[in-house]
Amino acid sequence: MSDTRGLLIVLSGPSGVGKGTVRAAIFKNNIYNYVYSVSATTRQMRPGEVDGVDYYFTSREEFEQLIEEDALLEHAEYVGNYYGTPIKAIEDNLSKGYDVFLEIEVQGAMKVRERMPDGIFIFLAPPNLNELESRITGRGTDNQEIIYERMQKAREEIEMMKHYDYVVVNDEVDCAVNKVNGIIQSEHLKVSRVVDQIKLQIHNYFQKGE
Ligand SMILES: Nc1nc2c(ncn2[C@@H]2O[C@H](COP(=O)(O)OP(=O)(O)O)[C@@H](O)[C@H]2O)c(=O)[nH]1
Ligand SMILES: Nc1ncnc2c1ncn2[C@@H]1O[C@H](COP(=O)(O)OP(=O)(O)O)[C@@H](O)[C@H]1O
Repeated sequence: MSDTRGLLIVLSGPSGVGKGTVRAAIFKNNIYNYVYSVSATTRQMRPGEVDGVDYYFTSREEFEQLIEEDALLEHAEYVGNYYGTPIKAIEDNLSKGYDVFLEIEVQGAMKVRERMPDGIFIFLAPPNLNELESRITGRGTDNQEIIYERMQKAREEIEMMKHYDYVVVNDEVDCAVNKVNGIIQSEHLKVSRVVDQIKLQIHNYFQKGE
């Protein structure tokens, strides 16, 4: 039955647009019980991060082993580190009926789209490029050269928006969260997702009476 399988939701967009912030706000309340897909990465753990919660922190060798074993739905190299989405947890949770939420960058999202075209692809866009630049600068993690590189990359990433199903402008975090939740809940109401279950209910009802 189509509606008992969960939905795969992919949130992506340029660096600094607020993906992590919006995702954290969604998971703070998590009123719809989404399951977060924890990625593997070779980057250094930051203070406050927890292995297995924020990421699975691995060595390059361990990551390459995951690639070899075909354990990743997709992987990408981003600012000198590997990032990848473990496939098993996704399959297990979708088949249990949970909506699985991925927060990944644009290259990875496009690879997921090829392998799982039924997913819902949401592009988080900045209100404008000056605001994107000030968010990257405000984070205080990058020097001028890297900021310039990220802005160049953002230009290419925004070009990729046409391959997504929805665009949400991250002007206010709460507003963006409501829009993302609204998209997911509307997707659940699509006739194509519930039609099989309704047919089965009708079938069972009339069979009882026979
Ligand atoms: N392709 C891909 N990108 C990922 C994955 N996990 C996280 N990312 C993205 O990698 C980028 C860098 O993430 P991170 O190092 O946590 O830094 P920050 O989000 O820029 O603070 C972000 O755009 C994430 O959305 C993954 O499994 N696959
Ligand atoms: N709606 C928003 N309005 C203002 N600042 C925001 C908003 N969303 C995120 N930010 C800020 O922008 C910066 C980048 O956000 P972050 O979530 O790290 O982006 P990403 O995960 O896309 O790289 C952070 O300093 C964050 O606090």
